[in-house]
Amino acid sequence: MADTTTASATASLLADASQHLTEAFKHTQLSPDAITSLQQPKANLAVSIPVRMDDGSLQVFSGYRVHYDNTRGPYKGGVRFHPQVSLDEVQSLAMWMTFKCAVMDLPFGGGKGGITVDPKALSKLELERLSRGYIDAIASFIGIDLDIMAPDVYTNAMVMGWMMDQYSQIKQRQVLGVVTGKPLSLGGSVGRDTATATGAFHVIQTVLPKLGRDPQSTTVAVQGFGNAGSELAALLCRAGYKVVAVSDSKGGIYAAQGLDILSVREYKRSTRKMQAIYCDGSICNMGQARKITNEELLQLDVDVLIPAALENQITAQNVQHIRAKILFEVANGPISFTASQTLVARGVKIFPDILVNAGGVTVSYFEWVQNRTGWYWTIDEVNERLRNRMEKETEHIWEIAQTQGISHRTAAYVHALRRLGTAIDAKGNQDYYRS
Ligand SMILES: NC(=O)C1=CN([C@@H]2O[C@H](COP(=O)(O)OP(=O)(O)OC[C@H]3O[C@@H](n4cnc5c(N)ncnc54)[C@H](OP(=O)(O)O)[C@@H]3O)[C@@H](O)[C@H]2O)C=CC1
Ligand SMILES: O=C(O)CCC(=O)C(=O)O
Repeated sequence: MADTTTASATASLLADASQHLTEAFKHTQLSPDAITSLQQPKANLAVSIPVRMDDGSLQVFSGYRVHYDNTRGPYKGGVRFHPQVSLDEVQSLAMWMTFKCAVMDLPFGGGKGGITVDPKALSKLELERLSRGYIDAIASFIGIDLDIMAPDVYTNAMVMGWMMDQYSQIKQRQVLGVVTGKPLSLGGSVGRDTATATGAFHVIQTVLPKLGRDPQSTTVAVQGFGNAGSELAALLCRAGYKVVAVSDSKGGIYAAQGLDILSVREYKRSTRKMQAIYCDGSICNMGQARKITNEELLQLDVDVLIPAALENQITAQNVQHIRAKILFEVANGPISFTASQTLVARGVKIFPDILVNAGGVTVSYFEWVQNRTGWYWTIDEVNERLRNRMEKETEHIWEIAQTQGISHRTAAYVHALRRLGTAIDAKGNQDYYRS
């Protein structure tokens, strides 16, 4: 199988991602028509967003919103601000959302959005105008029962608040449930900010004992030190794991005896300038541990490797250098299809994105439910429900992998496809058999 990906290019991400689906399909009873229809999005919206910059000039940004599949409920998925956002990338992310929501048994389909922009180069006011302009452009494509947005890379609760407010202005009424991951003061849910990491932590805590590992004797490297990566590194550190390496976009740090993640987080936070929404500085300048590159981090001889940044970090180009025996995909799509097959053939255990990072969308679902009912939950209620769901679906996937003798990724897709297949059948397959 040709690996069409590289560490930097994402030109054929959807084609690459679809190969996991084709692989899983061999282990299900789903009709070939259903699988064919699940291999591309239902609709793609590409928009131009004109933004008045602080210096008076006009810049036009490209934005996307993809509706992948809504068999099980409204489209659901985050919005990414990044210079490399492309339609292909957003389609892949929307595909993963479809299977992630099915893995977690959430009443949602999959969608995703993005804007091609270097958000760190914009002022806060420019970012607000861009966020509001994006909603103006896609307003007819989203809605509380149609397509619900959330944070992803380089977007956060503040951006979600602007987006919800803009949509509400267009509709001339408060529509809290069109966006999740909002500030608490604007209908956000407690626990959403830490949900992706907390969900991943529950997956890790469920499977590592089955693999004979305990925290104290387990070394971990985490790539990406944002919402997902930094919070997970802190949770792991607190639970007694030895987190020996972490990184951000500019590089990382390594300490064989383990890093004090709370001080790394403090350092990272201290690099946020007044009025800025991003931390400007890199943890690699912290000075208390050996500086390493992102490529070196991926190749460390650790027990557990956690890519928690962007897609296509492990590909045919570097897979032969990967030494970790257990990988948890907190990022979406960090390992290409071929690299994934190579690692599995070598006996490496990979726990896939559509399970591991599903805590975020699970608490987004809780937020949506709270917005719709107007009944807000406590942090204990949110955390307990999140833990129950993460443990339950992890056990299901473990069981499928064991009984069918397939990888955990294929098992996760099989699990999701069974739920999607049941919904497709219940609808009478009209979408899939119409000629
Ligand atoms: N937020 C969420 O709820 C969810 C996120 N995810 C996935 O988790 C991953 C991370 O998202 P999230 O933590 O929210 O994003 P954030 O924007 O909060 O953080 C991104 C982090 O990744 C780092 N980074 C960016 N580019 C690179 C690179 N090339 N190499 C190494 N590190 C890099 C950033 O560095 P710097 O600090 O220098 O900018 C930053 O530390 C993404 O794949 C996302 O889709 C999945 C499910 C839910
Ligand atoms: O919270 C959500 O709705 C989706 C988060 C997201 O974009 C993801 O899980 O990749």
